[in-house]
Amino acid sequence: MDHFNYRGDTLYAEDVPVADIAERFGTPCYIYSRATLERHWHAFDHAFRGRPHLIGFAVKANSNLAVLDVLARLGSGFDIVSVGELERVISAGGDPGRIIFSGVGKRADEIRRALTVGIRCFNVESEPELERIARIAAEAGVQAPVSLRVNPDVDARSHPYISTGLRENKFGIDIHAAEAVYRRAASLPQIRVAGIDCHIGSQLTSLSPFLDALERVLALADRLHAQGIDIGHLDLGGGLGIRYTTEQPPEPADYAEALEHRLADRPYEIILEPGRAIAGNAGILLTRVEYLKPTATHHFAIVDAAMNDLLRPALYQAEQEIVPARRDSGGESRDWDIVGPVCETGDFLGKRRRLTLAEGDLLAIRSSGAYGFTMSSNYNSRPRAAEVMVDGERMHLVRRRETPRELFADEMVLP
Ligand SMILES: Cc1ncc(COP(=O)(O)O)c(C=O)c1O
Ligand SMILES: N[C@@H](CCCC[NH3+])C(=O)O
Repeated sequence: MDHFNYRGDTLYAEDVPVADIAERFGTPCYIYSRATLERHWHAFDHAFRGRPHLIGFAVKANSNLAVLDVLARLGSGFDIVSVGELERVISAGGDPGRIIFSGVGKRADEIRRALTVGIRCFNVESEPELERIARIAAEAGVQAPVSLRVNPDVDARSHPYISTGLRENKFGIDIHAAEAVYRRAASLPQIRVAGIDCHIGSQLTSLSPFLDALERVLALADRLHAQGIDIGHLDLGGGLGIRYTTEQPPEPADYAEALEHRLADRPYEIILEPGRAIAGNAGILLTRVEYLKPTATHHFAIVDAAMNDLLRPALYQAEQEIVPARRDSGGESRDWDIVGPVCETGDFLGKRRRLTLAEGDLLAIRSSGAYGFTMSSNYNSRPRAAEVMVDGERMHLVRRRETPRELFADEMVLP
């Protein structure tokens, strides 16, 4: 469910026609819906109301300050993977005590800064990282709260699309090696063992892989308990999928119910790190048709957004719905390839989409609120798009479009 719907033939973002946003702020332009963000966050929070929990939005999905601020005001936690994301969360008013620090390559300066602001927990992905955190905590005279991110090696044959929770992936600590690392962690005075973490992949549309992973994590918790190591929380990562086209992912309530069934009366606090499920369908990318270009084999609609604005189609052959801002534009109805101006054959946003198009039409690429702007670049010296947040009848510019000259303002030539 989102707040980008047609009234008659006109596409609205909440109560604002998207064409008004294009008129005011230009294209390409990301548009986010505050109401959708809030609804999705509340769906998670409400689903786990029966036990202590922390919903930690994965900042990599959408790190715009206005988005983080909206979530911070709800009391959200945040899952970060760099000091850059840490500074954003703090700047947006997020509570450092609700920040979880994930990622395989934490630098010493990043660890130091996280200890200084007092984050909730480090998700440790290797033994050398544990030793580094202990050393830096000792220098700072503090104790570092940690979970080990375990790699549960969820069976690839039954769930072939999962790519982070397999033994051959770079992520996490092999679940069979984790016990020894936990014993080491428990022996270090600068380390406080807080929980167990796992994250098995993204855009999961069925619950069974999550439940397989939970089963293995619970078995580990039991083995640790037998050795006198008791943990307070289970962090089950992010990964719940969304509907891009025809997928039918479980709702947060279904997810919570299935987890609760397995957890029964175990008292663990549950931490989750959803990114896509909160932000994905809370955003669209608005773009304008520059040219219609029929060739011998294809009908190309060349639009002003490109792979540098939205990388997912080029990188993953991801399919996202593309819809017109007005359904009655009176152009040509054909199967169009929606492509951008970047000099790469892989620069497409959608292929063979049945649309009625004329030059100058506005198109919305749906489900662009997660891994959209955050994965954008300046390739071809293209300024990154503006970002707008809609709140009821109001539209707010939350990041202005870059200017071509500021892209090279920090560059220097030889003396
Ligand atoms: C450690 C970690 N946590 C959370 C997420 C967020 O995932 P998603 O956006 O699929 O919920 C990711 C990305 O897959 C991740 O790597
Ligand atoms: N960026 C990816 C997901 C990666 C998740 C990050 N761990 C996407 O757009 O689908």
